[in-house]
Amino acid sequence: MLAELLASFLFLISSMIFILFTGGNKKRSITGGKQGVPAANNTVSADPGLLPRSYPVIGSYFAIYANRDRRVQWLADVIRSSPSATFILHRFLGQRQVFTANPAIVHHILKTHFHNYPKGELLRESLHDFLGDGIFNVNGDTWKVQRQVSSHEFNRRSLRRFVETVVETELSDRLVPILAAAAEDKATVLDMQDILQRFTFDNICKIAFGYDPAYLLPSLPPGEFADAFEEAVLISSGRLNSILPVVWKLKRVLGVGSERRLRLAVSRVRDFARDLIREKKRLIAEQSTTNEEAAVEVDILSRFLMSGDYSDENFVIDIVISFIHAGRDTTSAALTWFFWLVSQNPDVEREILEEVHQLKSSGGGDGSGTAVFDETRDMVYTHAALCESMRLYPPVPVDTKEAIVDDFLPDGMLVKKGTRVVYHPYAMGRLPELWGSDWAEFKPDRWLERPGDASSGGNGGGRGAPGRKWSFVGRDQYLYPVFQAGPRVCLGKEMAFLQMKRMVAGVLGRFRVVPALDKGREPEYFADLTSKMKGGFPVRIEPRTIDYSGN
Ligand code: HEM
Repeated sequence: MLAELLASFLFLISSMIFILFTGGNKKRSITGGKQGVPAANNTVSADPGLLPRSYPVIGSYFAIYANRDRRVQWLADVIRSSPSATFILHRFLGQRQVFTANPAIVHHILKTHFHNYPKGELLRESLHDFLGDGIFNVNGDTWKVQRQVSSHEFNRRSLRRFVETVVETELSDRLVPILAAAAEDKATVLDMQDILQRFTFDNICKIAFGYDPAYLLPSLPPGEFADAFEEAVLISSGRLNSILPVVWKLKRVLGVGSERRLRLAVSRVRDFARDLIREKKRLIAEQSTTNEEAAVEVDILSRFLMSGDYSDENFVIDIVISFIHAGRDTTSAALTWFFWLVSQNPDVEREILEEVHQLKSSGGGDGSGTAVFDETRDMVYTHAALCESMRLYPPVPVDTKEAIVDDFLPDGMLVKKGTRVVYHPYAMGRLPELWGSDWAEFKPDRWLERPGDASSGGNGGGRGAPGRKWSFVGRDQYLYPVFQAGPRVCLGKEMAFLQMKRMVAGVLGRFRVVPALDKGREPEYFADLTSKMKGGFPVRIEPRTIDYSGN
């Protein structure tokens, strides 16, 4: 803490001296886009009112500091004011960082020039103590092999098992009883964000480890593993977003403050994972001698252990931790904002209920048979509503790559080796040029068409069951990179949709989720590595007079 204060103080004094003697540059020029978002020409002047002022040595430190509590929203505002939806943020000591919401540039970095834009050193270093060499934090062959082995966990059979057993059990045995109890007492206020995080944490641990942490229980207990995990994510993301990385590096060397807490949290998470891995190895060995198939459920951990190539226990721990990280806060973030938006849009809620009701009438959605999987996939309207909600509140609001060699972006902007290029799904979902002047409205219809609509041409994002009135129209994934896109597109996308749709049917079919906020107040957005509601999402649960859930 003392070190942090001292460093900040020295830094501030030196900045003032520089500004006094040199003056800030008043206007910044950026390059306009050739395709995609707005501008058609090169080099245009952006709105100087919104572009952060930059000074020698300290760059835009003051603007970054002033907006530190609304970093994501601020960057989105600046991007929106830039003619090519792309601007350069000047950092300390002449470092430049490119921010973009231009689909052509996103396509360039995620697809056509993928090899020049891996995860950069800053990201890797900030997350390495926690994620090690797991899939989320590596490039090249180490990444490719992990992706290949784990992709089997996302085949049709595994997905079916996931929805019909893991999600279904968590829903009916844990979530529904908690909500039902809250619905009986009007005074009960639940933090829906916390509930959803517990729900997805249990789910992802079962998929990754084959282990049930039982984090979603009526008493909402502290979970040793979950809490340590949360602390490690928070402090690691604090590193990543730190204005002066030297501060956390110094604290790490000294082993003080947040860095000390991070070390403790990471060692708790790893010890826990190590015990589970040893237990799993024992089960696999037992299974191979007794030939008992049922002894080991196939989860991601078992796949790696059974492939026989992973003798390094620490590496296996890295792999599993990365998966939990990938699947944990993303789905809960999506659902938290979804329930908020639905509560504000009764027409959308009505359509969802109708869809859930149709499932029930067509014989599915009974929560027990194999129909659940197919019926869940057929929830086209709910699928659209989830896409629309993630357009406005993408669970991963920004994503950073780093150029290996000098490169030109499609709009002609030169990117020097080592420059961080950040694409910004949060800003992209709010660009009128991409979504129209009604971009601020929550309208699932933009993802749908009715059979016979003139502009027919849905690209198969949903299957549109017989008798349903909607079919899904997907968007270009570089215009809507909420799950990233290209070779590193999210592996869990389909799993996430199945989980979310099943949970939406199970919850909204039975209950109304009513925000318990003062009149006129809206939840406050903030982001660590994922989008969150500051202070949680207080709700009251009301029973529905008609049970639409089908159970
Ligand atoms: C709404 C839910 C989800 C969203 C919005 C989402 C989004 C993303 C994004 C943006 C990335 C790229 C991150 C980066 O490289 O910096 C990613 C990667 C990944 N996601 Fe998801 N994700 C979701 C759910 C899941 C789930 C449930 C899993 C299951 C385990 C999962 C597994 C992964 C994995 C393994 C990667 C790394 C892929 C790679 O690097 O090759 N995700 N996801």
